[in-house]
Amino acid sequence: MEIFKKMEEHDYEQLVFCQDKNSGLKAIICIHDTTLGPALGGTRMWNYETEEEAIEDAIRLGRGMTYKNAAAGLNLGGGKTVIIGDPLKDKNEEMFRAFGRFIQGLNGRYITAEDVGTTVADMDMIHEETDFVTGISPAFGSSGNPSPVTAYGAYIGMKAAAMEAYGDDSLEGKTVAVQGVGNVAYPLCEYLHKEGAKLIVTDINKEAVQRAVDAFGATAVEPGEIYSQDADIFAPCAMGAIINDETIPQLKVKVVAGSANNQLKEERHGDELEARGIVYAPDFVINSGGVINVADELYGYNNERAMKRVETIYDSITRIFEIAKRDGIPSYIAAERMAEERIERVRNSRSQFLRSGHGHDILSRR
Ligand SMILES: NC(=O)C1=CN([C@@H]2O[C@H](COP(=O)(O)OP(=O)(O)OC[C@H]3O[C@@H](n4cnc5c(N)ncnc54)[C@H](O)[C@@H]3O)[C@@H](O)[C@H]2O)C=CC1
Ligand SMILES: CC(C)CC(=O)C(=O)O
Repeated sequence: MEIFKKMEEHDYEQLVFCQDKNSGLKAIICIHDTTLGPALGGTRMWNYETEEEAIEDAIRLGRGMTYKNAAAGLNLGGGKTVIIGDPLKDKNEEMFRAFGRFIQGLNGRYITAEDVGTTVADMDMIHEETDFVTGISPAFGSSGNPSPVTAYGAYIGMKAAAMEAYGDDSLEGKTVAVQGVGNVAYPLCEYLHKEGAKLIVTDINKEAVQRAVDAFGATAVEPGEIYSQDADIFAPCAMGAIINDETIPQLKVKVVAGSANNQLKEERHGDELEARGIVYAPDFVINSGGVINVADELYGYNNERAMKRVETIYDSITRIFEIAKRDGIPSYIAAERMAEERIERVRNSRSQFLRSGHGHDILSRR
């Protein structure tokens, strides 16, 4: 893999490879863009088959965070970490402490949080070594697990997408096919069930499926069957790249709205959804509840303030559909433009000299 060529492609600022033989830590921190502020994004632990796959995931997810944070109006850049390993077998305290020290070494350029495979307890261990971590235990005055808040944002965003598709944002009586019933999707199913939606669920973890069947009367299907269900809405809440050449022709839904990051395998798959008249709620907007919540910790966590901000996801999704219609473009492009324009405006305003007080500028030589 030609790493610098990869980095140039979407102008990534920094890739940091962290290795600690003692604990088995192998982590890749991707800092994509810090125009708006320090890069904030979670740490994913996953059993990647190859190092190339891990690098690809880190950079794709890191860039997604730049867009997510910009679109959410946060003063934060985008980044992400992947740790190579099995989250069920390979975790230990030394690993997260070693990782915390690497984050500390970046001196605030990168701030972490949870993602797939990591928990509040893991963040607490990182916190032993650095303050540049969010989503730590509420006992520290922090916001804790971001997943239920991500779920709430995804629920609100799904309602905005339903409004676009059906002219009514009620989900009562709608059938929602949910892929993956993990930390985000389970509370999402709770909201949907409460509103009277019918649920079809799948997961590679049979216990997770059973929990949803027992709690919400959901219908269980095999993982490969979820795309072709007779449903109104498809909610991808597992891994990325699931909107692709194989799955799109199977979809019977009118709406794709879920929490997974990087849902479109390639951008052209967003065009394909549009061509088929499927309303797509852009992933990095509909799933921004968690990052909005953890980012609030940087101001001294206030749950009420954070939840108010999460509720704006409805308006953001609605605005994206309006821009898409106005400009005749698919919703994923409208969302990207919204984020890129904000980054560009801030970048331009920074062209004016302001002494930072750090480093060696010409005025400190006197
Ligand atoms: N947790 C959060 O606050 C946020 C999560 N996200 C994204 O939402 C998605 C879900 O995140 P979490 O719920 O935290 O993760 P999780 O790991 O708790 O849940 C994911 C679930 O998907 C299942 N799964 C994996 N591959 C599957 C497949 N091929 N078919 C069916 N099920 C499969 C897993 O067994 C697991 O139960 C991820 O893409 C994550 O990056 C995005 C923003 C914030
Ligand atoms: C889990 C969030 C707190 C941050 C993140 O990495 C994301 O939104 O994907």
